[in-house]
Amino acid sequence: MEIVHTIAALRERLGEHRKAGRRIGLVPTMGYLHAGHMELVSRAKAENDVVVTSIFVNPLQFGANEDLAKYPRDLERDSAMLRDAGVDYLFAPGVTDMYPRPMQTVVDVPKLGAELEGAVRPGHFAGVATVVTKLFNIVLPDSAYFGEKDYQQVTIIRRMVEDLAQPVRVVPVPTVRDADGLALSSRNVYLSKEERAAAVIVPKALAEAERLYDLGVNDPAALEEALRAFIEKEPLATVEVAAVRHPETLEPLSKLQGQPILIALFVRIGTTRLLDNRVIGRKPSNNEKAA
Ligand SMILES: Nc1ncnc2c1ncn2[C@@H]1O[C@H](COP(=O)(O)OP(=O)(O)OP(=O)(O)O)[C@@H](O)[C@H]1O
Ligand SMILES: CC(C)(CO)[C@@H](O)C(=O)[O-]
Ligand code: BAL
Repeated sequence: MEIVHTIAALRERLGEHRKAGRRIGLVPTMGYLHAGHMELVSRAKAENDVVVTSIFVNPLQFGANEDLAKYPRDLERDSAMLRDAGVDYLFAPGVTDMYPRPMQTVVDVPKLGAELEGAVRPGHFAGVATVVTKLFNIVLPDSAYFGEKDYQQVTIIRRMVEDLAQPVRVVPVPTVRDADGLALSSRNVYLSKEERAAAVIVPKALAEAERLYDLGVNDPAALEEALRAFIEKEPLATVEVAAVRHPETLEPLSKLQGQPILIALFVRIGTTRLLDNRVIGRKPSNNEKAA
């Protein structure tokens, strides 16, 4: 594996592969890698000839009072993990490599980006869409891999790719979880022992939502209220978002009639924000028909 820090150097390396007709897969990350990231890497390895993982803590997607400065970083450990996994290139630019001058250009998907997490983190998804577009332009990947833990993010990126005809296949990858169900996340490292134990309320709330939907709760406001109350029984938890939405438009729904719905949670445990979601009520596919 080669570690590359500049746009020009990466373009030069990848140009050779492209000329040889090799398929290139991109896994964009902010580093401090865990098994969730490595699942994206292994999908990318399985489907491409050359895999690029980027590690860049993107200032454009952090609000002024967010954790940009203290976001966990460990490039040495990350590069060892990526090397072991057979990644070809680790792209680890500095902020001035990615943004030599203040950016004047913004890619925004304003309607989808204002919903859910976007309402709590204004500007966040414009920062994500801008950096992901720039990474696509640098790497020109055939396919790019994103985790479903960040459901809204992958929804926005898919829409951006469609709207702008970006020549990339976006591949969503299911969420990897700890044994108790908590979604793996770099920010889990912020949790104290007590908070880590409390955090299990988040995946439990997703199971509770499914139980209530199966029982026939059909008023979205009632379902949201029940989820909020369920989560806030945990004294360390504060709900920022507990929402029932359309899984593609992310818009609120007026009535639930057994259709697939997105349950989106954004919950603070102490000062740490955790994100999780589940789509429930999917019609069984041909492969999973009831006996
Ligand atoms: N548990 C997980 N399972 C599958 N994919 C994941 C998981 N956690 C993160 N990813 C995906 O990895 C990519 C990089 O995410 P990122 O580096 O922000 O990690 P993170 O663990 O989500 O960090 P954070 O705590 O900052 O949200 C994203 O596409 C994200 O959805
Ligand atoms: C996609 C991404 C790498 C863009 O900075 C980031 O939002 C993330 O890690 O999910
Ligand atoms: N959604 C992952 C990146 C971030 O929280 O900024």
